[in-house]
Amino acid sequence: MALGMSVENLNLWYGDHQALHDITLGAPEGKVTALIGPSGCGKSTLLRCLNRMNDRVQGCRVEGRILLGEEDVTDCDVYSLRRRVGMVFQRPNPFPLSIYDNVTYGMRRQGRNKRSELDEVVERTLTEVGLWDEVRDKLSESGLALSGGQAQRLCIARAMAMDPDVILMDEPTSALDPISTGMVEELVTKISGTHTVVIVTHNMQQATRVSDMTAFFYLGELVEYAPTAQLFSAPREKRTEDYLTGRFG
Ligand SMILES: Nc1ncnc2c1ncn2[C@@H]1O[C@H](COP(=O)(O)OP(=O)(O)OP(=O)(O)O)[C@@H](O)[C@H]1O
Repeated sequence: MALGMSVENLNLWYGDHQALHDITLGAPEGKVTALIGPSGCGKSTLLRCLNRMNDRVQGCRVEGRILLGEEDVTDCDVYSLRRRVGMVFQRPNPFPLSIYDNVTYGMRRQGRNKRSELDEVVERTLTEVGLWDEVRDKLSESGLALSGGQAQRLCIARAMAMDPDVILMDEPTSALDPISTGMVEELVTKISGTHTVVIVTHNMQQATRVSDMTAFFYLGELVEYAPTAQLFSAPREKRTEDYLTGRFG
């Protein structure tokens, strides 16, 4: 079973601006946790903390604990952390390499070059993301030649090839058409169980379709965190209800 993630008393500043205020939240193992809230409330900032993508942001300061299982991510080597906590971005970003090399990129960087192992992972992960039949005859063609939806599934396969515990997704369908969106949503459901997923979404229906838990953020604060069905049907906080009913945001 994949490890879960959690943050404890997390505060984050960009220079003088505090973007996250005392966030405590767990993304349970093998479940999908959705982060929702109006633009600028800190969803992506929190997501980026989980695999230390904010390390590279100048002037960014983080306090509090960020845990993968029981291990503090600040104690991890950042490259091994990103192998265990993969990320899928809003815009599909295949590397300018063949489809095959996109999937095997991380493994090769680890020095895993055995052809039979690479072949097995390519077929297994592309099958898992529903791309194998579409691309099996053109694995040596560029990943850049794929459609947006195919490219996003390739990026998910690339993340899964490293056998991560956690996959972070930052609005992974906002640049996709409805059919591709449906495919990616099905994929999220499929990979949970064996992976822990944390997904940022602006789409409320998407959160209800794919997630087990939902966290609602407002102005850098975690307002409410609950099982998705409960948060959407009977929010405890007035601010959550106002947001869900479209009164702001
Ligand atoms: N690199 C950065 N440098 C300075 N401020 C930043 C940086 N990234 C984000 N911020 C600020 O931090 C706050 C939270 O931004 P963040 O992108 O996490 O919000 P979000 O909820 O993901 O928004 P959106 O839904 O629009 O993507 C905002 O006030 C934003 O302007």
